[in-house]
Amino acid sequence: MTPSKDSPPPNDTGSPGLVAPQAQPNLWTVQYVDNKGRGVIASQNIKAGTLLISEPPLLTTDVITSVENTETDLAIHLRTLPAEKQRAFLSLHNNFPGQGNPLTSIIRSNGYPLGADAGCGGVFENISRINHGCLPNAVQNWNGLLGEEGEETVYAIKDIKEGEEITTSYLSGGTSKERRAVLKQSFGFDCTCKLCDSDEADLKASDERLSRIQELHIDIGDSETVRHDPEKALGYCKELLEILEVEGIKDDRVSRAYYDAFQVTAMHSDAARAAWWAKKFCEAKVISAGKSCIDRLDMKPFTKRPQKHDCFGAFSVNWKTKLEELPKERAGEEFEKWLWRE
Ligand SMILES: C[S@@+](CC[C@H](N)C(=O)[O-])C[C@H]1O[C@@H](n2cnc3c(N)ncnc32)[C@H](O)[C@@H]1O
Repeated sequence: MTPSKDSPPPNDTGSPGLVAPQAQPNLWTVQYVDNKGRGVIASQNIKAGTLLISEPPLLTTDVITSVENTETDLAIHLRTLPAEKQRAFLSLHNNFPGQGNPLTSIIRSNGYPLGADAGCGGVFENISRINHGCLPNAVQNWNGLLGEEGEETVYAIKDIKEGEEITTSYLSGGTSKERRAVLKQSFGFDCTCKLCDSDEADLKASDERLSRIQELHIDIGDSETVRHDPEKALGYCKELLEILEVEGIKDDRVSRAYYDAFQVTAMHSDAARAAWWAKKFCEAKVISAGKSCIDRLDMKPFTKRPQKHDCFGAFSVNWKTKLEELPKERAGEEFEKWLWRE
């Protein structure tokens, strides 16, 4: 189940044409994991930003013509696949055994949406073996630009030690109680990840941080605050990034916070800081989704010309700066003060 030894070297250039990137061989294996069935385990130390898997779906829900025909449509399409792909599909985990319609149950147990707003899902030979972690060390993303018809990528977002389980999050966040409820209701399992299994005091502290993260997302999304009190909105972004760091969150909640800071500064015509946040956004996306990630390609021009973004100057020119005002020394307390307009 590891990537083939014959795989060509990594080709994650982000160049147009977008040959699907290839993961290095022997980064991981599929093994049995306590209480979770099979899972994906690192076979060596892995650095954050490493591509772990890029693969097309085995089967997508596009083949389903109606709810009543789901099982039949899946069966018809499955028979068109090469024998080893059929075997791979049929060997995937079924979380609803004995509840009828086995192919549908496999899709329900292993399917991921093909993009954030996609109406269609897919199951994957290897990615569908990755278990959920509430504090994941990897992120998966659908990239419609890769390969023939798009591929799902998985990148390490933290340094991962040999023997450690590779996990992604099946959720967008929330407190332990909220996560437990969604995982049970939508995915049918009780989470046994490290965070959920941590002791009561640690879990309580984590829940407090996660509640605050949710509040901050709402506060930052309030356009009246961004319009009339941008200092406050920028302060929320700073607090959000600090809490994400303390909680050890490295997933797309971080790039989302960078994007928020980009918007707050751009809307008040602060080109120097907006360009900085656009750059941070792109760097975070390279780590979680590679150079050819669509969000990163879309945002890249604004690292040099934030003025071209639709939202630039939408609220005021009160913070007007030029790109050259970005301090030469880009670290330390002085820089932080400049960055947060303190
Ligand atoms: C997409 S599959 C993951 C691979 C699966 N473990 C296997 O054996 O092929 C999802 C299923 O794995 C199990 N699982 C995933 N993450 C888990 C977790 N954090 N705690 C407990 N079970 C988990 C659940 O049974 C879930 O329905």
